[in-house]
Amino acid sequence: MADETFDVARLEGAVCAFGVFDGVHRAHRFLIGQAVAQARELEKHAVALTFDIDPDEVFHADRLRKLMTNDDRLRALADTGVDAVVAFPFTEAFAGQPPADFMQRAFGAHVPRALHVGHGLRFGARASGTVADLERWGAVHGMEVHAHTLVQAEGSPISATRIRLLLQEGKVSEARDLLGRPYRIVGRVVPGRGEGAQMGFSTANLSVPPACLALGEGVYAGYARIDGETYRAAVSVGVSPVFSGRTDAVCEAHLLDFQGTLYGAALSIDVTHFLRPMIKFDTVDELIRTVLANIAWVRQHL
Ligand SMILES: Cc1cc2nc3c(=O)[nH]c(=O)nc-3n(C[C@H](O)[C@H](O)[C@H](O)COP(=O)(O)O)c2cc1C
Ligand SMILES: Nc1ncnc2c1ncn2[C@@H]1O[C@H](COP(=O)(O)OP(=O)(O)OP(=O)(O)O)[C@@H](O)[C@H]1O
Repeated sequence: MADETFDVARLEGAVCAFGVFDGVHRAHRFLIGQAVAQARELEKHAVALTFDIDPDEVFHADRLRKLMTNDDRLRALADTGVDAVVAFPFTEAFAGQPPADFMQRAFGAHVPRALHVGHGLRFGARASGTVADLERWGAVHGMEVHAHTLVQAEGSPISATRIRLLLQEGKVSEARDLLGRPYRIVGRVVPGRGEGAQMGFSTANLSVPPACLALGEGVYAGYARIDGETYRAAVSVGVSPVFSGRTDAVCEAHLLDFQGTLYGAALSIDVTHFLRPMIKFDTVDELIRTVLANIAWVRQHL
């Protein structure tokens, strides 16, 4: 596992891949792989260089739907084969500087040997900084800049934005192709109304920060992990329309063959299949019949 001290001194002479990296998707891993390969060739350190929080938390907090929490993003970056993850503290004062000031503050004290970025990268005040700015600064200070052609899938570049849109539409298998792994919901189990058990399917209600639930409303199948154990799960995302007004749970999971209590536990669910949209059933009987059929499907197919 890479050094996660976020010590900026690790940038000195290092070969870095630079960006936000929400989702640490296939294209991000390609870019980081390019940095790691050059670092190995030159016998330098390979660094994933990012921000401690996602800039969109500052600039687009109202419509933010991240693929990962910041902690998970930093952990996933540490797991890509780099020697260190360095995270700049993201504040408006830091990131909102004109490009020349930003580069001086970011790289001036510890100049990296090389920076790998994707074509079209923007940074600094109002995203006015470009790859050409990085190249100009690099030429003066001895930092190579490698701007890579964007990795594509089905004719267009892979991006976190594209994956978020797919997930919003419930397209979990397309999202999985671009991420290179299933989308993961991460949350803590909180008490629900406790009525699921009487209906024949107890559910764990997951508390997930809204900004970290990229998946659109619907019913899904996947694999839940708790305390190192994996269970097949039928999952509903979105507030139950049948019980709206009586619940504010945004994510509920029925774990097959799980006995016990989960309250307070950290639960993650790798979502593999979309089963159906959320339905406002006319009767509770219909709801129960449908959910039990969904659970039976999960038992048969996962
Ligand atoms: C797999 C699954 C599918 C569900 N589908 C729906 C649905 O289509 N419509 C709905 O109103 N509620 C749906 N729910 C939510 C249930 O109504 C809810 O889990 C039940 O009322 C128990 O809630 P409680 O745990 O807060 O007591 C679903 C729940 C699960 C686990
Ligand atoms: N498809 C791609 N191929 C190669 N590099 C990429 C690709 N997408 C992003 N990058 C690069 O990866 C780094 C991290 O990018 P960034 O965090 O902006 O990712 P993104 O997936 O494009 O996100 P968003 O959609 O939110 O803009 C940047 O250097 C960026 O230019």
